[in-house]
Amino acid sequence: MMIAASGPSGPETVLSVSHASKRYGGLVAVDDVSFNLAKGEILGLIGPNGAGKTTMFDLVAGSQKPSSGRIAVHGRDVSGQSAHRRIAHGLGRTFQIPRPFPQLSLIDNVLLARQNQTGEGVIANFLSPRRVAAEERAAVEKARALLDFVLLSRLESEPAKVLSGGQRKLLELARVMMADPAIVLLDEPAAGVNATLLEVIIDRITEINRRGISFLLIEHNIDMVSRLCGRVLVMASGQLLCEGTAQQVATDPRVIEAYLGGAA
Ligand SMILES: Nc1ncnc2c1ncn2[C@@H]1O[C@H](COP(=O)(O)OP(=O)(O)OP(=O)(O)O)[C@@H](O)[C@H]1O
Repeated sequence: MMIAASGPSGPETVLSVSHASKRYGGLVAVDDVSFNLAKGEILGLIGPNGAGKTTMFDLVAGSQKPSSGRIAVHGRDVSGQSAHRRIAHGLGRTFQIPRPFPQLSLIDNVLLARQNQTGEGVIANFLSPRRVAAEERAAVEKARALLDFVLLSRLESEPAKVLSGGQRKLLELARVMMADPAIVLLDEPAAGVNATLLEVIIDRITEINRRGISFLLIEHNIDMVSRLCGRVLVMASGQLLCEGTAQQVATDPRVIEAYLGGAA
């Protein structure tokens, strides 16, 4: 079922959030938020600390259930689905603080992020070992290509614990791409990243987006937001305060007031 919400709508809408709210006891972390994400768009989500951005991600990804409201992916209501099922429907997510398996190699970390491999089931393994072996080879090849894409291939066999903060963000990007998402939720990809790796991350996101993948981007680095996002949503105190280009919202008095503590 298609759900009406603000922002661009129609057949090109890949994600639709409609009147989503999340209450924790007396606190309303997300308060009646509606927006659409269009195919191929990189939509920014900014706001002061505690505005409700990460909670909004939790509702979209399915790691938290909304108190009310609906989330639709490609027009299909996914509100009742688990986070795992939403990944299978093309919804990927990265975290503010990536937590790769520290002892596992980079390639194994990426391989663990794949979806629906036949070899998961013992019976499938018994029935078609050749198919499982071929899938395994294809998965390793794909994981290698993704590590190459994020410029980490020379560290393929190293344990993830050797990576810097910025490299962990790049590994996280490779991991999320392993599941072939149509939509990626990026939670502060610039946080704790040095200037050089930040350029790499911006470039890689741009390249993935060029392939038609849509992004919802939480980021405090306004320079990154203005370079990547055509449209930016601003949240404050759980509500959607306004939307516009990065430049429009950065100079909006309501946004300035929210960041100064007036509305937050
Ligand atoms: N599990 C929870 N239980 C209770 N309160 C929560 C929970 N998760 C978030 N909150 C509260 O909800 C509000 C919104 O938090 P949230 O982390 O979504 O904000 P944010 O905009 O992502 O902030 P930041 O930019 O600092 O990451 C805050 O007041 C936070 O303390």
